[in-house]
Amino acid sequence: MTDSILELYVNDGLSDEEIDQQRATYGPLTGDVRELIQLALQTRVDADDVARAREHLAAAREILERDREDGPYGTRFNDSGRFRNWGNAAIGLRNAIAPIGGIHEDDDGRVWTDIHLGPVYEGPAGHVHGGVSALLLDQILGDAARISGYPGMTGTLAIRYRKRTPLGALRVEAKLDRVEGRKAFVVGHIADSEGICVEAEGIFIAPVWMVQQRDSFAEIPRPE
Ligand SMILES: CCCCCCCC(=O)SCCNC(=O)CCNC(=O)[C@H](O)C(C)(C)COP(=O)(O)OP(=O)(O)OC[C@H]1O[C@@H](n2cnc3c(N)ncnc32)[C@H](O)[C@@H]1OP(=O)(O)O
Repeated sequence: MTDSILELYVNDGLSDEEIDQQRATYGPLTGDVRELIQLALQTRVDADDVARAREHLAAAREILERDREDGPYGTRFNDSGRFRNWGNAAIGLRNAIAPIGGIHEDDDGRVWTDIHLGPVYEGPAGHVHGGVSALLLDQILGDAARISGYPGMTGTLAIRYRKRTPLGALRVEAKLDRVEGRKAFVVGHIADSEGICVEAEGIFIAPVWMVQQRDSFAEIPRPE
């Protein structure tokens, strides 16, 4: 198990320029697919137009499949220490279902993101799916642990849904509360314009292999 996850941490030897080039090439593709996901839900065009659109999509798929990888993206890095987890389900640059565009960190260790959740994240009518809230909190609480110097895997994520979370503009934020051995305790929440909708406490545990990896870096790597 330990070995299998480490196999997905790969130095792919790309230069910084090549990484920037990939970002410029594939980032907009992800944006297009994200819009398509929403359009698939919202379009009202008739069956003929849907059939025509699907022909175009089939043509696009045929081009994109000419050269593709198998399996997960994993975590890739290069010699200058740039880390990419572009497949990450919450924040990955190349993942069209990832709702988070980027995170901010304050000097006091608070981590936050402002996001806009569209209708594809719906659970209860007009409101955010509870599992999507958990996805957001897992990511932002985990980032708060990492940015504070204690990266770890989620051991426990306790969530309290205080009130329904509307689709639309939301802020997700988190902060390290305390550390006990390999365990980092992090608290956070999701808020709409009227206040907190969801609260969470997470325990992020650094497995032994991660502590050993961490010791080989001057600072905690920041994925991009
Ligand atoms: C940097 C890349 C990470 C990105 C993460 C992004 C966020 C994620 O989605 S992670 C995915 C979801 N999480 C997982 O898949 C984790 C799966 N679980 C595991 O890998 C392991 O069980 C793991 C790492 C959590 C703990 O394993 P291990 O290091 O062997 O723990 P172990 O030695 O038994 O216990 C260490 C301490 O943690 C406590 N502990 C163990 N498991 C848990 C848990 N699930 N919850 C709370 N505490 C726990 C133990 O009681 C012990 O406490 P103490 O030191 O006080 O006695």
